[in-house]
Amino acid sequence: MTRAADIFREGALDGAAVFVTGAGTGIGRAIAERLARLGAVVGGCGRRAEPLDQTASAVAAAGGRFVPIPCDVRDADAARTALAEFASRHGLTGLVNNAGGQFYAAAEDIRPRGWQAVIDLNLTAVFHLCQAARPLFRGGGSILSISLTGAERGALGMAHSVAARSGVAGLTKALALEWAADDIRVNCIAPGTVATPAFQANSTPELRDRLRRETPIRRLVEPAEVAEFVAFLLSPAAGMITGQILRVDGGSFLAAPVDMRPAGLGKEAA
Ligand SMILES: CCCCCCCCCCC/C=C/C(=O)SCCNC(=O)CCNC(=O)[C@H](O)C(C)(C)COP(=O)(O)OP(=O)(O)OC[C@H]1O[C@@H](n2cnc3c(N)ncnc32)[C@H](O)[C@@H]1OP(=O)(O)O
Ligand SMILES: NC(=O)C1=CN([C@@H]2O[C@H](COP(=O)(O)OP(=O)(O)OC[C@H]3O[C@@H](n4cnc5c(N)ncnc54)[C@H](OP(=O)(O)O)[C@@H]3O)[C@@H](O)[C@H]2O)C=CC1
Repeated sequence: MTRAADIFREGALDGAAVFVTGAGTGIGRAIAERLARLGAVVGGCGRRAEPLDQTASAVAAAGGRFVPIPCDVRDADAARTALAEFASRHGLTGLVNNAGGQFYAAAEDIRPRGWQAVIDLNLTAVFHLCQAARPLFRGGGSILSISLTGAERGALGMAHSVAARSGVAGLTKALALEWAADDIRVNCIAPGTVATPAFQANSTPELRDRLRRETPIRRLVEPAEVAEFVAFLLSPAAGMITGQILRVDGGSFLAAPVDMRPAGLGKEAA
């Protein structure tokens, strides 16, 4: 059978210039590497320079182009400047809002600064970057925001993140409508559990086992599977897809949520 990584022909994204947030690790890194391999020039940000440099080395070793631009996406001015700097040199055809995350807590235990930190990272920063990207797209563009499966259904232990991701879902639809006439497509990808180093560091083997068992396709999502879908949605093949929340979750959305609150981590939801 054809391998997933062989579906796109080499050079499928020649001429594309894509900015990826959180490109130094996990899903963002897989996205950056895949897009560069398909011919795109990729700009990537993150707060730490070192992981971005590692992505740059991996991309360069495969013959691709990756421009590391460290910045904190919660600093709206810094994020706008980073994006504009990349676009001024390479143009801009795509933006992937991947930087994100949360901690697990019962809603009653989320303090104001914790709430704010998660909303700032997962929602407000996404809005600022989409807004900054709009005038930089010439002749159309594609925006993708990485969300979380089940946000629209609710989840236990992630009230702040669910609220932020639901905001991103609404933002995706609003921007898709406002910007469609300029051929700017706006979509959201909602992965299930992806066994990235960051997720491994914040979960136990037992929890991962349980998440695997509860996923109708009985395995976790590979970062490369998210990256492959990103490549498709950035390509002209997806030219009529906009305003959508698209799940890459092996059917997790159809199963019962797993309790991510620290007191009941991994238990059946009551
Ligand atoms: C059938 C199966 C269905 C399955 C369905 C899918 C289920 C999927 C489950 C998992 C999905 C998601 C996985 C991931 O996203 S993993 C990858 C992302 N990585 C992370 O999320 C880890 C990184 N997290 C963070 O960096 C932080 O949590 C944060 C996003 C908040 C970053 O904040 P910041 O850098 O600003 O951090 P500070 O240390 O300054 O903290 C600011 C305030 O935040 C509060 N806080 C932070 N951490 C915690 C904590 N662990 N517990 C409680 N509160 C926390 C804290 O209040 C800080 O304010 P204070 O000054 O008042 O302390
Ligand atoms: N792993 C999973 O199971 C799932 C993950 N997701 C989502 O996918 C995305 C990627 O997750 P994953 O790869 O697992 O996690 P990582 O923690 O590896 O990726 C997050 C990336 O974002 C960067 N980042 C975090 N905060 C900021 C900031 N303020 N400014 C700029 N960059 C920042 C981090 O780099 P640095 O620390 O250097 O800033 C890091 O490279 C996240 O939005 C996550 O919530 C969704 C569903 C499931």
